[in-house]
Amino acid sequence: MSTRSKITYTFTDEAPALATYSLLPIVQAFAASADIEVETRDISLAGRILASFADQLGDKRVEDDLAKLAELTVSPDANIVKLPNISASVPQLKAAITELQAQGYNIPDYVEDAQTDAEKDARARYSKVLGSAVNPVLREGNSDRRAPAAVKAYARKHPHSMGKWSKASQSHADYMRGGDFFSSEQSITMTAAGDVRIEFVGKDGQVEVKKQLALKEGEVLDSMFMSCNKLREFFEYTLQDCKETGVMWSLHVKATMMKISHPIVFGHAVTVYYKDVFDKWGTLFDEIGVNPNNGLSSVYDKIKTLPASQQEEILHDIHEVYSHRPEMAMVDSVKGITNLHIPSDVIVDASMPAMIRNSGQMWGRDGKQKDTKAVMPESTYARIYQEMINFCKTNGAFDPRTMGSVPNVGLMAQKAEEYGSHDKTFEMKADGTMRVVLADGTVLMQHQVEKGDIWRACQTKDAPIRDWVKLAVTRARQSDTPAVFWLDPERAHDRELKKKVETCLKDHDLSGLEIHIMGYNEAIRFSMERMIRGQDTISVTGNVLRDYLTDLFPIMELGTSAKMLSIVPLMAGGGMYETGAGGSAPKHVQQLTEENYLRWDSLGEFLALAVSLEEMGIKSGNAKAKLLGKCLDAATGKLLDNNKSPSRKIGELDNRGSHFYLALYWSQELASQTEDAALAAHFAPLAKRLTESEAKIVAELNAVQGQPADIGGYYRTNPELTSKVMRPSETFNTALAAFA
Ligand SMILES: NC(=O)C1=CN([C@@H]2O[C@H](COP(=O)(O)OP(=O)(O)OC[C@H]3O[C@@H](n4cnc5c(N)ncnc54)[C@H](OP(=O)(O)O)[C@@H]3O)[C@@H](O)[C@H]2O)C=CC1
Ligand SMILES: O=C(O)CCC(=O)C(=O)O
Ligand SMILES: [Mg+2]
Repeated sequence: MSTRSKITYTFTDEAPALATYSLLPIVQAFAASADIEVETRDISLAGRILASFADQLGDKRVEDDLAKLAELTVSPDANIVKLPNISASVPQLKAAITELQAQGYNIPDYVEDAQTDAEKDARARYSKVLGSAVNPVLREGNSDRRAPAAVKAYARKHPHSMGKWSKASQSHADYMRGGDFFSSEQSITMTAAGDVRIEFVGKDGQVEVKKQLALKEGEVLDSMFMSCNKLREFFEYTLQDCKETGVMWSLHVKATMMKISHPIVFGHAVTVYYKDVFDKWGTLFDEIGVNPNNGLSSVYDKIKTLPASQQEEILHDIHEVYSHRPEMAMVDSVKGITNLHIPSDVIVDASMPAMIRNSGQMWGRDGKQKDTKAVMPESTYARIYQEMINFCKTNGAFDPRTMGSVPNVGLMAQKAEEYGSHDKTFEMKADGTMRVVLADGTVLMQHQVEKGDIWRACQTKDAPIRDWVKLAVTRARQSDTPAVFWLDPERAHDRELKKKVETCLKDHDLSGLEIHIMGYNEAIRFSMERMIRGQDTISVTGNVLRDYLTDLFPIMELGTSAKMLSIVPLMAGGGMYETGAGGSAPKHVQQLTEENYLRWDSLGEFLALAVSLEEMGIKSGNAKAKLLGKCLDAATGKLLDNNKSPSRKIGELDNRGSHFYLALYWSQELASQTEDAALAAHFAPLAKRLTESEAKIVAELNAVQGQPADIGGYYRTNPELTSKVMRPSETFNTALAAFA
């Protein structure tokens, strides 16, 4: 056998981290039989915060696991199983800091309005932890996301609920018709490597260099801006329109991933909706440090320092607003949490499909479902949601029993497109010109901007584009499925990409393949027309559409994107296997602590692990690893067939129970296979023991449900307590310990 190989399993946050406490011991025990070590790397929000202050933590210091993982992604040996992690908003960051401080970690506060050098230093370190700080670092490859055949077959046999669509629905997507990033986008392709400067030129002719970039040959560079005035006018128009038509108002942005631009957009929504409050109290709010970009929660938080009577007056004024503004969608109507409370509560990739699946409705203040205007200021991608809404109005809701699939090949490597724009995004402090200038002074692109406008540049490197085209052709060939490049002729960036795609495609054998290039509206209509006829269509898209479509279609097809297989062939030769395409499901944690029930479905982890093992087997010539992967796939199929996934209701099988069944079926598959007799003999006793103890183990697992569970924290739970909660069956634990 080859030398001991390593799978790196990420330790993240919330529900997936809890699930890890139960699943990882099983995986480690099984993998050891193929001489594979499964190591963990902590990329949780808490872990990343602590790593940022390692120099101040003394004996409590932790390693910078994200940095270690980043190094690994550019090594051909990388084999990483990546679970979803928190992309933190400021309120989440602050909550995590408070928790860690209470646990005795000597870390500083996050001071938004940093004054002293120490505060500025802390703020700079925290800014690296904020938002989507993990995925762009690890994604040194493009993505291939799809529903495996067994998962699709399961969804067809056990369809999830789908809300009916009425032709009379008033729900729709609304977006800016001018003044947004889409309408101002400019794009160039570098004909040779070169340095460029991003500059602001003031009305007085003063030039301020904002950023310098060293660009490679063939790199695509875009620039664009959103007008602050037009954005605010747009918000006001949407509110008036809702008021007149009686449709509920909701806002859908991605403040986590677009961590610089979207919180600003969110902040404008807050100050427009609550205009009367901010007009009256704005000066005081500035003094006490209210930041509307952090949502209305910032007002509630900061006014706590004010005298009670003043607090009451402000709260009264907030309530007054509701009497003349349209009804707003609620995140939690019972607790009174609105859509504008916290910028990370409503995240467009998951929130729009959830709304469309739910008859186009969201929940109002009274807890009832209502037709909704989904406000997505940036029109670039918002249009696809309107297309899907139109389609559902015409054809009715999608039918999971018969619908086809839309897998995705996404361009995301090396911080491609908007998702890598954070360090090139600027909120204008004055009127003037933003321009991109070559080292020799040639002006490549420029925009007239006004104070408050949001300007940004995006880079897309040539090598990732070529890799993406190759991945698309490979996927189309392997799945024997038509592939559509979603490139919009109205977008400057997409026109540059189209030229490259057309050239790259010539390098590949396309015989017998159906490959199209279409604008977004045309592409989604084409895919949906095929989908309702049971046909599959691969979407080949840029980074943002990758994110949006891999929630949108899976949520229609499978009920959740957690059931996706999500592979990132790393450009340096390694592999990263992301689990699902969904989030970290905070409400699952709450259910666990309240009633000791975890409904997180680890199917995404099972699928990712199987591919990770298989790839390891192929790359390192480890036949046992390959066999482990094959048997894991078979076990996952059996788990689906026998309906052993977690249910949602207490008293039934939860996440821990589904892990037991995975271990049972996986060991049975390994014991009964005939390719490797030694491996079969190795697993036979475990399979026997688990088979015989099934009823006892399930009873032990289910017996703990119904009581509160103490895991000693939220962002950094206590490992011993969490392990105890997540591994409550003595019989199962003993069987696994005896085997390992
Ligand atoms: N790759 C990554 O690292 C990603 C990280 N995120 C982060 O996750 C957090 C939450 O984001 P968001 O996706 O909007 O919200 P959620 O994580 O809450 O996901 C939305 C809903 O999807 C369902 N769901 C998702 N995964 C599972 C699963 N494995 N098992 C069962 N149900 C599941 C749940 O629905 P129900 O309760 O109705 O069953 C859940 O409430 C944010 O911090 C976000 O930044 C988000 C996307 C990807
Ligand atoms: O990194 C993030 O913030 C979210 C990523 C995401 O939603 C995705 O990859 O689908
Ligand atoms: Mg997503």
